[in-house]
Amino acid sequence: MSTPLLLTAFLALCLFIYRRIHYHRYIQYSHIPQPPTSFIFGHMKYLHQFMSQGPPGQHIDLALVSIWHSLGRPPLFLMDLRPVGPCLCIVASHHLAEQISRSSATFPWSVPKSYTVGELKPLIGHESILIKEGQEWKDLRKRFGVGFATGHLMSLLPVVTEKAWLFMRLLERVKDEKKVVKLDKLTQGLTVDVIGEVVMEVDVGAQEELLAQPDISEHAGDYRDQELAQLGEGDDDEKGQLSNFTKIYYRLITSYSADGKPPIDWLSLLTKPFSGRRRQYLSAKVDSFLRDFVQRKHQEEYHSSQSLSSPPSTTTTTTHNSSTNPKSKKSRSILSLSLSPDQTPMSTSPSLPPQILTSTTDALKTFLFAGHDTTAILIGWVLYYLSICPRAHARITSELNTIFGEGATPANIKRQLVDGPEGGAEKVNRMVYCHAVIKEALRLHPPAGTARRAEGGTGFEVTELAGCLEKGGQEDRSEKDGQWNLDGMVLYNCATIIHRDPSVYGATVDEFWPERWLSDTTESRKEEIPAGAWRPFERGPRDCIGRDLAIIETKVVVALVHGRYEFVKVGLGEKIVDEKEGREVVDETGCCMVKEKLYTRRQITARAADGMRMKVQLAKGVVSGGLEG
Ligand code: HEM
Repeated sequence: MSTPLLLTAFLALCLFIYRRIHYHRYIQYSHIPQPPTSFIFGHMKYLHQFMSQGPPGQHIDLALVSIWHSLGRPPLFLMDLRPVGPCLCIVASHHLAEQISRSSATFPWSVPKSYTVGELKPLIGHESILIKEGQEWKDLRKRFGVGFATGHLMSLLPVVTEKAWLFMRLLERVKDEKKVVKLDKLTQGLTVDVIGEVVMEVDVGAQEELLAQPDISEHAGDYRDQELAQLGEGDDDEKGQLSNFTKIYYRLITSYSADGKPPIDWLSLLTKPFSGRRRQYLSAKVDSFLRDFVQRKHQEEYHSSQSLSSPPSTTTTTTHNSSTNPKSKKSRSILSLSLSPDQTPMSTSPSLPPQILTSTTDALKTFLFAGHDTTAILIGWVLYYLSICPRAHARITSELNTIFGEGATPANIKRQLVDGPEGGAEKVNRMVYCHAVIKEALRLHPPAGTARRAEGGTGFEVTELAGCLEKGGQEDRSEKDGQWNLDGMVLYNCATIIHRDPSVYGATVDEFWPERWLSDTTESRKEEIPAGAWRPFERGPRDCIGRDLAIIETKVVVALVHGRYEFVKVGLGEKIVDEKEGREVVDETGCCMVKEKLYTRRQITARAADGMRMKVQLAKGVVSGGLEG
């Protein structure tokens, strides 16, 4: 071919590529509000600029909040991260978020999950309820829903309380050692233990593991520091296997932020799939342990249901009931309920069909993952806010005194919580102010979110309702109202932005103000808050199945620890103390002023940047003495 011809072909190719890029960058989504677009970098440079303006390693949501403000708070905006990441539509209006998460004629179970959630497959499996769609998802939700019903969870209060008591023992030790700990590590131990009991009825022993460590302070090494070869070897008994399982599971989770690589979040934003051998290895180990467990559990249930006269089960599984005759007490774990013939008719055969075995194993992985980290983060924030907000602290104290009795010791409160499901449940339900604190902590720091995607060509459209007014009716936002076709894009319902919308939350949007959630209308700052503007558990058919468990668990922890300990934040979020007065400085909102704001980072979920570094000491007025007193 001659040179001019080659040159012409080359120029034609360049023109073609230029026009393609030009179309994708400037035309394809030009109907969506967006920041200035770079021909080469899309919005990556813009995002980077906002990321680097914030504190080191801040969660991307915090940068998105700033970008949203810089754009004049549109109901949605575009973040074109191609070719490194997806073309993201950030949904900032609760009206629009609702249209994505609710049932519609096109999507009866809401807009499908985005492909980006696929990054979590090593953790949650391919058949996970979190990623399945259509009838397959619906069947899974029905099978497991019964175990997550509030009534059933309340009946498990004694189990949750026992695990929270171990958490108290950990706090007791931290208090005695007077060292700084990363509270997240302890709360994670607690939540893993609770999930183990509630879902599988096994003692995973995560907190016992921590108690057995010579050092649990912030400087202690974690499971990441141990060699892989040390794990999973030489432990033939159940306890050893469970302990190894916990370690391996932690390593799998932390592999998402290991080696200085950028961590991912639920959105899996900028990270390319990381299919390292190490993660595959850990994932396979977790899978094999749980698969084996489900099979044994099924066998155990099958044999006990088959014949009353058959000898007691000889399996090695250490469950609540295996120490006693399995026939004498029916297992109430979420796993057992899901395997009952009512929920899974195929489970009446001696061995589980492969499909049920896989979906059940993946469900366990999902519950472990989705249930422990988020709840651990929530407990950390609740304890933190109570420690820096004397106003909220005083109200909780008064609420607990009313419910459990003035001056009730932790041991006494524990007895009241486990004293029959009705008694405990009634008390937990009365923790109304605590509920408001939980809601407010989740409003300010939602640990997780949802990413959805309607296939291109489905014509999926959202409409911003007309007449959205700023609080007090001062700013008419109607010029921003409109209709947008969003198919083909990754849709991110950004709870962090939605929860910080001044047009919903008014002047107190950035304040910790639990009173806004009380139905008591005498509260001066109470706002009219639409249900869709609070969505830490997301909403619609695909909302969080474990919401009640997380709330019950957090309430039990608050009831037990509040009166006995004082949590003292160290470093980020530490209180300013007036040297002359020797007192903390309280601002007009009734909360203490802090030296440097505590913020979130990404590690799959959004967690406190420093792991919630705290010191724990006895609360003022508590006389030292053992827990059992
Ligand atoms: C504070 C605690 C929690 C928060 C903030 C939270 C948040 C969320 C969010 C935002 C979703 C939607 C995810 C998506 O659309 O991709 C979700 C779904 C889910 N969560 Fe939670 N969660 C919490 C606790 C739990 C617990 C304790 C469990 C179980 C033990 C759990 C199990 C699940 C499952 C299975 C789903 C998928 C539901 C479905 O698709 O049908 N979560 N959660």
